[in-house]
Amino acid sequence: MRIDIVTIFPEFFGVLDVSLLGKARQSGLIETQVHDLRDSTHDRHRTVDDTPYGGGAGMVMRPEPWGEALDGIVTERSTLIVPSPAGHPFTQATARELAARDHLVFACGRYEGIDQRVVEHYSERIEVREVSLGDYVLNGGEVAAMAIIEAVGRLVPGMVGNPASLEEESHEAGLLEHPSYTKPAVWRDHAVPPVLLSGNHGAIAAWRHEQQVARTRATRPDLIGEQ
Ligand SMILES: Nc1nc2cc(Br)ccc2s1
Repeated sequence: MRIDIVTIFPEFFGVLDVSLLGKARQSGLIETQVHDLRDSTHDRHRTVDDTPYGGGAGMVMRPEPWGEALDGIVTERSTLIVPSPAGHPFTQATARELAARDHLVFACGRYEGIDQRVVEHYSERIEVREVSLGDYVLNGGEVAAMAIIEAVGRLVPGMVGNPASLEEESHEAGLLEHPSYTKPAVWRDHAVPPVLLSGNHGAIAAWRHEQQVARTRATRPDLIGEQ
């Protein structure tokens, strides 16, 4: 997989060189490249925004720099991802879908967002996904893009040592994950649930599933069609 990121804050993605994605880059599983949107401007002030048509507060990101930057990056095999508070909810299912793609391109907006014609233009040529991480507004798409890159990157085959561990995680089977425990068996008078020490794998599996359902019902009833 290749990941390209376009942003006015390229230094924000320096952290990609460490953590899980650092390993991915070194192993060649995931190539990443960060691009400064201002390199696609040609005025003295390297202007990327302008006032909104129709009036209103804030500034909108100009389409020309985006067009020039993205034309140099996207191909017919690219998926353009635009983090936006108005986007479709990003879920584990979305992460799984994107983990199978060849080329992800992230357009990180700032200000009041990117001129909508950029999405319209590239939607005529490639798959474009406007995605939201939740019902809140950030100052830009960079934090959202980093979260999406991590959620997707860890699902790329070869990225995690034990793929089986992915299957028990929250949202993998539409349920939240069960609680986890490790040594010591008793900590500050809190004992590990006895079934986990029983060696009875059937009983352990049943208990874990019960915990998943109970947790999901209590915390995220929407995930199991309950309100
Ligand atoms: N939740 C989100 N807020 C924002 C704000 C801007 Br500005 C760009 C992208 C996103 S995604």
